[in-house]
Amino acid sequence: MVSPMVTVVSHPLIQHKLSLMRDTGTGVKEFRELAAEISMLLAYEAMRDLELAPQTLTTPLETGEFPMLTGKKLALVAILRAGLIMTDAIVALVPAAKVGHLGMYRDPQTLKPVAYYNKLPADIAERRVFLTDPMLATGGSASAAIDSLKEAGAQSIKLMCILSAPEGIAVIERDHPDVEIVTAAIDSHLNDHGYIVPGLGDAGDRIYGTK
Ligand SMILES: O=P(O)(O)OC[C@H]1O[C@H](OP(=O)(O)OP(=O)(O)O)[C@H](O)[C@@H]1O
Ligand SMILES: O=c1cc[nH]c(=O)[nH]1
Ligand SMILES: [Mg+2]
Repeated sequence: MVSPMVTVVSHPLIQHKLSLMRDTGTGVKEFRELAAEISMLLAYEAMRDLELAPQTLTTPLETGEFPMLTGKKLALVAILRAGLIMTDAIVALVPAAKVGHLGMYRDPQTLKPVAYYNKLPADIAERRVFLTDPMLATGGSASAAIDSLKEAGAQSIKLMCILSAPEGIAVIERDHPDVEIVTAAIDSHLNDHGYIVPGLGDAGDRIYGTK
């Protein structure tokens, strides 16, 4: 059973687009577009609990109270490289959000994350953080990224991934039980090289055409 901290967004539009992303026949341009579209649809679900408050506005017909976003401001944080495609898409929905970057690559031998860059909004402690990475495989990269966010003071963190492995979800639940995960699908398992099966391959390479 999927834990209550994990939301799988099984909307048909997302599932269709994800299947296209998996296909080896999908080229760089379409892969990027699909990743961006799925990211926006995932954000719709991940941001379902944003607070609203009534605000007095005047339409061309009358003055009234209408719901507007309120409460904590937002931060979108990308795990580089691949997470960038997600924050770039989501920021169109929430243009006032600040954007942070955590550079991290997974060592192909050890499968451990190597951090190489950290630039976060100075007021991240006061913001709701949406951390993005298309792939949650062993969970090492996301767990280390959440460590960095917490060290910087972040208190409210949701992890948004396009595709997750059960192994990665278990690591986040163990290391960061307070962090909700929003994902489009949970695949079967990891192979011996730490790749998600059936998966979609190396997300960064497919987004940036580096292989
Ligand atoms: O859950 P994990 O086992 O840590 O693996 C997932 C990580 O691997 C990929 O990044 P990669 O290391 O390929 O870097 P890139 O985005 O620069 O391609 C992916 O975007 C995640 O960050
Ligand atoms: O399947 C995987 C695992 C890690 N990183 C990826 O991009 N894909
Ligand atoms: Mg990669």
